Amino acid sequence: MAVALLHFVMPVDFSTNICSLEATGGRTLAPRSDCRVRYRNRNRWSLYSPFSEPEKGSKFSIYSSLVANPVPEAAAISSEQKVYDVVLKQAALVERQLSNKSTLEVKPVAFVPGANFLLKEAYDRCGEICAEYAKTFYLGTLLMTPERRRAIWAIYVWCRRTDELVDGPNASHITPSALERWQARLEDLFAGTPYDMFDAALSDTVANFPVDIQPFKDMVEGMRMDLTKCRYNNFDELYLYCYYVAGTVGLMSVPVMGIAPESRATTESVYNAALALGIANQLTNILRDVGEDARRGRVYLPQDELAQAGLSDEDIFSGKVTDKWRHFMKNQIKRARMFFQEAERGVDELSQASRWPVWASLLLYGQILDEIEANDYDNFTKRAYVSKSKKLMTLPKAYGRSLPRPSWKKKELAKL
Ligand SMILES: CC(C)=CCC/C(C)=C/CC/C(C)=C/CC/C(C)=C/[C@@H]1[C@@H](COP(=O)(O)OP(=O)(O)O)[C@]1(C)CC/C=C(\C)CC/C=C(\C)CCC=C(C)C
Ligand SMILES: [Mn+2]
Repeated sequence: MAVALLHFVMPVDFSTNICSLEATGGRTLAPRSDCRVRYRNRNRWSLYSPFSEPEKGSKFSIYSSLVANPVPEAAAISSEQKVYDVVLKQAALVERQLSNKSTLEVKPVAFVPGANFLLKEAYDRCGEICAEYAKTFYLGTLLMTPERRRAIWAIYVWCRRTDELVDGPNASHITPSALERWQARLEDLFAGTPYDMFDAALSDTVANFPVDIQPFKDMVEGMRMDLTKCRYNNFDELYLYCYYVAGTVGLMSVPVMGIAPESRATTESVYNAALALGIANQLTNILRDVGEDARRGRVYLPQDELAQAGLSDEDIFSGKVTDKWRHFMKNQIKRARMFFQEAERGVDELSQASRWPVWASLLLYGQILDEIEANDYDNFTKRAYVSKSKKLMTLPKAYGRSLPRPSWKKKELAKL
């Protein structure tokens, strides 16, 4: 996606709504909220948000994807901007907790006889489920500190259960009111009153790490979307869906995985990378499962891009690999890879012990795209997968990438 970047220095009145700013230099920003203002102070770029006020004398720049890619008038706020607001909120929460170090310490659990034992049982069970569904990832978590590892397992289990509601064996019985109940349970566990042992593990996790409820609610929203929507008019709509079901996972995980103390990257940039990894994974998942989804009457591909390529739903249902399809797929793969690249920039900023599972997940999921190419873009009848031997070869590579980088690389990143 092209992004227009406009630099300028200005006296900013922070009571002004940033959405209504107009840039100098003959170019006018759309007076909508899809513009980001970033400021440079003491050689660090930060994104302006209502949660982070810049010091006087900072230099500003505005950039907006809208200038280059206007979204239809009716959609006043692009999906990217909506999601970005969640990123800012989560990043601000983490920064607030970091500046008030004591709140990051594990809170003492009120003394209830046997409670600690039950909690340990709950976390252990989460670990078993994680090992059963996502073996490679589970192995990676074993490198983390025990507190982080079990917290990630608890998040994993909640995500897996949420996904199972609409993708699992009981999916046909799931109604919007069932999702309402699931969300009410989520709110209860965040308030410290969990319903079952898995909720109790997550309840403990969110009490001990700076995790915001919004990405969790948004994942439930993604499941709601899956109940009612089976076509996506354009990439903006698809982006929002990908955020709901997968980008959210990145935002939930980083507060637990932690940012390296030596990292000079901004908190927002790390959260953006995490979001990008979720989006990349979900786009890849969609491209892998085109045939499978079509058999369920679903097309998770932008309708306008299909039409531009001279394709329609009928071509997908008939499942023939034509040159038009190959050309279309090449572009879709290219976009998914752009999100992977964006994600890569953030992995090294995570705490050392969290990098390996993330690199492993990134490299393994990225290879699914290579396999789609190797199948000559036949994702109608073939399911692209990474063989065991390739997986095994990837793990040491991921480990190598997770080792500390020379300091010059860090300096380059700090400039971003
Ligand atoms: C290290 C790591 C991968 C941590 C994530 C742990 C975690 C909490 C995972 C939950 C995953 C989950 C069960 C999500 C529910 C929705 C869902 C199924 C999404 C799809 C995952 C792939 O699953 P699968 O191949 O099994 O698909 P099917 O169900 O078979 O269709 C998704 C495609 C998305 C998952 C998204 C991620 C793993 C995003 C991970 C991002 C981070 C951990 C942030 C990393 C940080 C930086 C700075 C890059
Ligand atoms: Mn799926």
